[in-house]
Amino acid sequence: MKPLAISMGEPAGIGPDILLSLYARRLELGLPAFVVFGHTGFLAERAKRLGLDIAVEAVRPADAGAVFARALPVVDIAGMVPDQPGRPEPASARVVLAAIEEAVASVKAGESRALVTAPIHKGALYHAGFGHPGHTEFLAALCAVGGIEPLPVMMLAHEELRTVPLTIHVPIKDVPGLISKELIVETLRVMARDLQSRFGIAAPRIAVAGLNPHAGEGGAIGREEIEIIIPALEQARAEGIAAIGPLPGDTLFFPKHWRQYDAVLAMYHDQALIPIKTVAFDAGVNVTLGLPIVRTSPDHGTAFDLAGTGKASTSSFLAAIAMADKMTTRTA
Ligand SMILES: NC(=O)c1ccc[n+]([C@@H]2O[C@H](COP(=O)([O-])OP(=O)(O)OC[C@H]3O[C@@H](n4cnc5c(N)ncnc54)[C@H](O)[C@@H]3O)[C@@H](O)[C@H]2O)c1
Ligand SMILES: N[C@H](C(=O)O)[C@H](O)COP(=O)(O)O
Repeated sequence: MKPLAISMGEPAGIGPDILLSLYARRLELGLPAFVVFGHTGFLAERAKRLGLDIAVEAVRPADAGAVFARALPVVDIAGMVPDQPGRPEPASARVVLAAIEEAVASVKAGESRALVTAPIHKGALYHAGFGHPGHTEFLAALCAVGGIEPLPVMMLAHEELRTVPLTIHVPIKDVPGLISKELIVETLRVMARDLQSRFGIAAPRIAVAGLNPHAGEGGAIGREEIEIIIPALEQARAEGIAAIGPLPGDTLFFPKHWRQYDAVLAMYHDQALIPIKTVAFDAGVNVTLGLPIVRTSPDHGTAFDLAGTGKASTSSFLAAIAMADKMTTRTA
């Protein structure tokens, strides 16, 4: 079985702590083999800081499986990566991004079977000139074919609760202008297809939230539902997609309601993410739909306040590894 590829993420964050800690518990947890794309020297230093007695070995992706039992396999990315928990170093940004690029290339080349990304710090990368809002958009660019990027769809998932924000890392003031019939229909197409192919749900049912309070109250509290969302749902249903709504966002996530659906399409980042991070922060997984590769990530960020302490929960990262493993074991 080919290994999973894990990109190291922001070295000043908790991502390296968690992947090193999970590796140290690989036998106890029955982890699938993975190869880390990152900086070998830095990872060895952080393991020592955390008191983890593990070997770290530079490898080619093809050798990762043979090494995993005795050492953490690392595809080494040259560069300057100081071990400074909680203090991002702009010079590390190049290694952080190269790790993602090389990990994606490894999955696309068939050397690794899926990508799990450790958290990046967006602000630190923006400061270093990173031109994408986050992994989701960057991965779409890396998966472009003939200059055409796939539509990346961010989903946060835990067991049967799966939520997708239609708009992601944009200011709230820009959200209404970005909501379009075309974007809703295309996002629903990606969700329906990947709920079948990645999650094995034969006939997915997707609930769609309204943008406005009480889903617009029949037009009295905003007209996006009447003018944009309802026509989009009509087109999606005409294409055979079981899309229901627009439903009021404040009651849609009541368990008796969301359990009737396989996923929820919300209109903006926090409308989708607050519910799932409220009920499942420790176990939620960020999975990117719409890409030609499987990509998962923990649902948390770099948590600078915990970096280097060994106190970060490993649960969400472990769930991300398990989801990537499950999604590619079926098709491997
Ligand atoms: N997948 C990703 O790459 C990803 C995901 C979310 C946020 N981020 C980035 O991370 C940076 C910090 O974001 P933030 O502060 O909004 O969110 P965060 O998840 O880093 O931290 C939010 C709170 O949750 C706690 N927390 C986070 N992970 C934890 C864990 N594993 N165990 C215990 N407690 C944990 C933190 O201590 C903090 O109190 C930002 O740059 C953000 O863009 C990246
Ligand atoms: N919005 C995501 C979350 O809060 O979990 C997070 O920023 C990750 O985004 P990318 O996977 O695009 O980095």
